[in-house]
Amino acid sequence: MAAGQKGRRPPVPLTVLTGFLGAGKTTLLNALLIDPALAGTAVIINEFGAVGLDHLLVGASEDGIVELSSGCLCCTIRGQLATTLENLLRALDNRRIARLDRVVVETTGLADPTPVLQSVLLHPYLSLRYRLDGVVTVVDAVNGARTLAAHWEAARQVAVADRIVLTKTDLASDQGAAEARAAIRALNPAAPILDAARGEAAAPRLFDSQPFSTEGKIADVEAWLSAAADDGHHDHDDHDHGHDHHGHHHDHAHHHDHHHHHDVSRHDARIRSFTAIRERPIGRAALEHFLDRLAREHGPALLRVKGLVRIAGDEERPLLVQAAQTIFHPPARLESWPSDDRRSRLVLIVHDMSEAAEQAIGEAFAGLPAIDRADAETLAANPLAISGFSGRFG
Ligand SMILES: Nc1nc2c(ncn2[C@@H]2O[C@H](COP(=O)(O)OP(=O)(O)OP(=O)(O)O)[C@@H](O)[C@H]2O)c(=O)[nH]1
Repeated sequence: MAAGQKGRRPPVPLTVLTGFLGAGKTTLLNALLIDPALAGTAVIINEFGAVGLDHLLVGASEDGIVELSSGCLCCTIRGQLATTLENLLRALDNRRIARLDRVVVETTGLADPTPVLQSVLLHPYLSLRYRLDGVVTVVDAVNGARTLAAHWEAARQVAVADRIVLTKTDLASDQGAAEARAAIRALNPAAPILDAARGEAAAPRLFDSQPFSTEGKIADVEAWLSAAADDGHHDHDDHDHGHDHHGHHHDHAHHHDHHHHHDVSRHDARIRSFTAIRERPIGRAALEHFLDRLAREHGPALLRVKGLVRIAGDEERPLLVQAAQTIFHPPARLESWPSDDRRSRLVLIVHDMSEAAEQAIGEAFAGLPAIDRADAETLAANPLAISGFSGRFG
């Protein structure tokens, strides 16, 4: 490529898509990517959790999607984000990809968005070739008010937003939705709030906003960005931050006791992720019982449950199980397995759950009866099995 040609390319708009666990980021992204106006969009996904599922579930063509899965975007893999963004530019400049009209970076639900923004804004090269188009933050109308009060990451995501997408208004009470809006407004006085269920969150209203700035945002945003900038300067060793970036110290909570536990980086050590895996298929009613019991016994501790389950009698079409805090969404049947791995697996992100409880959940899931019948003995032997049927799948 001729010298100077790179410089003539206009900067690529980059949007950061954030929002707390289970708020509806992937759902929104899937809906947006159908829009032909977004052809030429590259999506970078960062996933938190033991088994990567998100990249399997985003419906776009595979080569447009880059997954960063080895840690949280806001801490341990900041460098990876910069490298990925550089690689995309290189691919464009070398014509390995025909176009790069836009980049969307989807953060994990637990990401502090400020370091992500700074890794682009302060980068000498990336800041020239990308234009930070804005932050789109998804807030779930059912859990929103409580989430924003309880989780500082969620509050920051809203405070820095240029656009806010309110999801699940179809499930929320009027009061719940009003409380979510009030909680959003307290953190972000100006960003438009778009109601996804009413079709307001379409591409033209989300993208090509004014370039990202702190104008009109609460004063804290500026302070967080400068703190994130300072962090960036000594961010070479991913596992040695040791700094305090939001008021209390987070050490890197490594859990060596269970191999399936995952480091949640510098986030609240009370938040942990683990995966329950099962080799054999599961009876649908047994799964039903399991989820019922899970919701009833551990409801408040479950920040996020996501999984693919192989159902006895219909093993080619996995069931996608989803829960976000208090909401257990109706499971969706996928037409085929998204990868060769056909084991049932549930990723759980939990808050303040004892290890004994985590263990019991994992064992119960692994041991659920494979055949759908009233097998009293198996159910009795299963610590999480219950009688009664909720009709959730109805
Ligand atoms: N009823 C309803 N369900 C929704 C809406 N938006 C998302 N959901 C459901 O909420 C669940 C979680 O949505 P996702 O899009 O996976 O959420 P996410 O923010 O990407 O979740 P993370 O895995 O934590 O990143 C899914 O079962 C969606 O179908 C909505 O507006 N209404």
